[in-house]
Amino acid sequence: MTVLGITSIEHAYLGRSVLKDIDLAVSAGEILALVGPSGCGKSTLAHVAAGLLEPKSGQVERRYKRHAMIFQDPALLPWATAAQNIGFGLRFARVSRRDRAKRVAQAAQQVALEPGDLPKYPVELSGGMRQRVAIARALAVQPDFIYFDEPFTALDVALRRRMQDLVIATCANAGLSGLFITHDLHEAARISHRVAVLDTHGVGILGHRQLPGTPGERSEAEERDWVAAALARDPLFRHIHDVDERQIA
Ligand SMILES: Nc1ncnc2c1ncn2[C@@H]1O[C@H](COP(=O)(O)OP(=O)(O)OP(=O)(O)O)[C@@H](O)[C@H]1O
Repeated sequence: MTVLGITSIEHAYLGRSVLKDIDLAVSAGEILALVGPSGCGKSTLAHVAAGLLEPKSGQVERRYKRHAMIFQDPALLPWATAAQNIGFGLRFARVSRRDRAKRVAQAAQQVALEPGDLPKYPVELSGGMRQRVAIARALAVQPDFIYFDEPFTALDVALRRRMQDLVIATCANAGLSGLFITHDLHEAARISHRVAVLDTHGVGILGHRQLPGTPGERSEAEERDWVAAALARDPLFRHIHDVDERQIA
């Protein structure tokens, strides 16, 4: 069953075409990674899919109940504590004070934030903790679909892996679906069921490849071999550069 269906999407900024002829579908329980070189329109596509941007033409069909978004920048309210940031969306959803406290505590636990961190303000938290608060804020609304837009790019290697594992486990346990934007094929191979490639100039999805097995159950060697083969032999990934963070570190 398709939970996100994108058909013939076209978008332009100030008359300059950014996306054209985009068709994409995400199935229930599937994490679809969208890769493509910098500036090809990945974020724009995620914004259109999530309804933050109105496309010039085309249709977006959302069959999920509730979505959440996790961006590279945690974008926390500086004047609110970690707990208040996590519960922010719940106030608008008119969740009672008591349920809010329960859901904040539960989401904080899911991302391994200590109870002692919850009264702290963003300025008192490390970069990784801030990103964990942002993930907890997304989980607190109990979404069945999550948009990820390069959420871990700014984190160091070890933390990035922990956050990836957290996302894999959370999505698998709750049967969530998602669209995961990344320019890193290694990250895509780790986190997703299927990888789609956006054209360098945003003109169509060039194709997609199903990954073997399930995220979280592949070994590091399997992921590495899949990426190496894709980059060496699969013309679909011709324009994708090898940005394995382990090589940079
Ligand atoms: N608000 C905006 N106004 C005008 N142009 C924009 C705007 N946002 C993005 N663009 C342009 O649209 C193109 C696609 O940008 P987008 O951020 O979607 O690409 P991306 O693939 O996500 O890039 P990256 O991987 O570097 O984040 C780029 O040329 C960018 O400069």
